Amino acid sequence: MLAIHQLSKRYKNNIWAVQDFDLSIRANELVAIAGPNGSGKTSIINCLLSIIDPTSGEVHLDGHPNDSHEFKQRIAYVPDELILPEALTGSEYLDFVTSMYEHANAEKRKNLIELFDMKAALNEPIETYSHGMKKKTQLIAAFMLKSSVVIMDEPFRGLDVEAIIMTKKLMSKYVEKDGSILLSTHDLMAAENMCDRIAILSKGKKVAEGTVADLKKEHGCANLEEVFMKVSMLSDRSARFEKIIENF
Ligand SMILES: Nc1ncnc2c1ncn2[C@@H]1O[C@H](COP(=O)(O)OP(=O)(O)OP(=O)(O)O)[C@@H](O)[C@H]1O
Repeated sequence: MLAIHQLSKRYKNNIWAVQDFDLSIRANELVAIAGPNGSGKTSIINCLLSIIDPTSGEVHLDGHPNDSHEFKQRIAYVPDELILPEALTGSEYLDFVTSMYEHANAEKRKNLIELFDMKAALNEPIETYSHGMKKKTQLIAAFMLKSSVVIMDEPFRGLDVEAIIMTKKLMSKYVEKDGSILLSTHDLMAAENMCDRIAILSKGKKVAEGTVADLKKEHGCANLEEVFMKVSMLSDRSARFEKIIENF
């Protein structure tokens, strides 16, 4: 189980990006975090992966703290940003990722390359790739590992329709086979269709958590978008915007 306990992050400019954030994700669960721009999603992921230090709080995976070798070997990450070594070919990059992990799976790598139709492209330098091809390379790199958890930050951004469908199926299969996925996304329709639970953030604080069905019931909303607008306190702004658009 991935357990985030009382995580807080204050940056040097005194902004509290995250405050007292708790979340647990068990095996066979896909949990989404959603929130408006600047609500703290990336800060949570960066603390979780030890990319930045939290101000307080702890993250464990099956009891292993997030700065431990065991944690790092069992967690895979699909970042939103397409930061890749541009001079390497896709194949060389996958070799590099393989060399960093004890449990990369050659058979999975081969199948993922076929799934994302990247066989020919992988021989070319990454600098020649389109946005979607870079994203596919990141997805292959993450899912070829024998991990327990995959952290996915806006995984569908820039992918074509076929690749989105494949990625969603891949995610469902990974979770079915005892994996856990933490998905950060603005795509509430995908979150509503895919996730077992969702945590909604507003200004660094968790303002709602539950299954989509429970949240809709609790807040008297027809869909997740309505719940999101309500609990992230965007409803007032939304009413004002309706007026502006009406008079446009
Ligand atoms: N390096 C930094 N230094 C200072 N403040 C930061 C830094 N990074 C983020 N912040 C602030 O922390 C808050 C949370 O930002 P964060 O990037 O975690 O939000 P987010 O939910 O991922 O946003 P988005 O949906 O726009 O990607 C914001 O107020 C942001 O301005």
